[in-house]
Amino acid sequence: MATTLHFTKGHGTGNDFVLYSDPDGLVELSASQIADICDRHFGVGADGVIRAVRSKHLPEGVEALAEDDGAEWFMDYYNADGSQAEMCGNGIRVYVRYLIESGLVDLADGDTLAIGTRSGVRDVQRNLTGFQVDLGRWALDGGEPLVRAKELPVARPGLGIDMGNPHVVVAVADESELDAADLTYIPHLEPTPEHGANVEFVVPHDPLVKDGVGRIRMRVHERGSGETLSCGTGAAAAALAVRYWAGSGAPNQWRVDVPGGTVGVRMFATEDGEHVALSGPAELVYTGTLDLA
Ligand SMILES: N[C@@H](CCC[C@H](N)C(=O)O)C(=O)O
Repeated sequence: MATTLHFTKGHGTGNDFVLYSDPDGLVELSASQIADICDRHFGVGADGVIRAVRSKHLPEGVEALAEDDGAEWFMDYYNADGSQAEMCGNGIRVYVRYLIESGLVDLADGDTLAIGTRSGVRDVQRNLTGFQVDLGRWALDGGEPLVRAKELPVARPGLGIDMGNPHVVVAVADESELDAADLTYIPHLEPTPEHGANVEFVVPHDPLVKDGVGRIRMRVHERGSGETLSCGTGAAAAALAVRYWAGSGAPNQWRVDVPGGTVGVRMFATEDGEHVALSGPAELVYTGTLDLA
């Protein structure tokens, strides 16, 4: 195995990633190497690591998640603690930007690229301001755990939403409560979801809907990474939860403000049920070389 690793640092609304290219599937990092790379004091610092690997070089089973829909490239995603995650809404936009800038794919404005992920194939479309990803079908996961977070006065009921990866969305009383939550600590969920969850704390803007667009503010504690400046699948889950709580007449177009910027969420009908799309920027900020030894 190579002892040096060329990497690119990128982010989507401040949710940041170390990306590296491994087209033939030869350079798998261990969980502890990933945790070291993501360490913000002793490593590069990131919320996650993304390996760019051709789907045909994945192990059997994982390969099946990409092959059916002909996704040449697979987003092999790891959280900052080295754990695997099924999907990353900000990461997949940054990943496509990386594939383009590295000359691995050619994608014109308006064109769509299929990307394999552990939760199946996702279509990413390039547009003038960034990328839009069809996150596919979503589902209420049936859970409504009580959520406690440090510095929040009371436990509040959350809403479990499956975006391919697990989320629990909780509405807090107001902006000051949202600001007060100490998300350096893992929120306590009761009952505890079997595979953990990303937890989104939301408040509506006033008014909630302006010019037909729903508007919310969100902070997130990500499973395996801690508090991040943004979470794409989390923003989609938050918009879905607030639309659910708002009842009939709530819009299908949402603006979600996160500490690192703003992303857009849109729900739309398809033949196989309702899908949710996420749009936002994707930036590459620097490249470097790591000594793995
Ligand atoms: N930041 C991501 C989600 C990354 C994975 C998540 N921490 C998990 O474990 O499910 C996003 O933008 O969606």
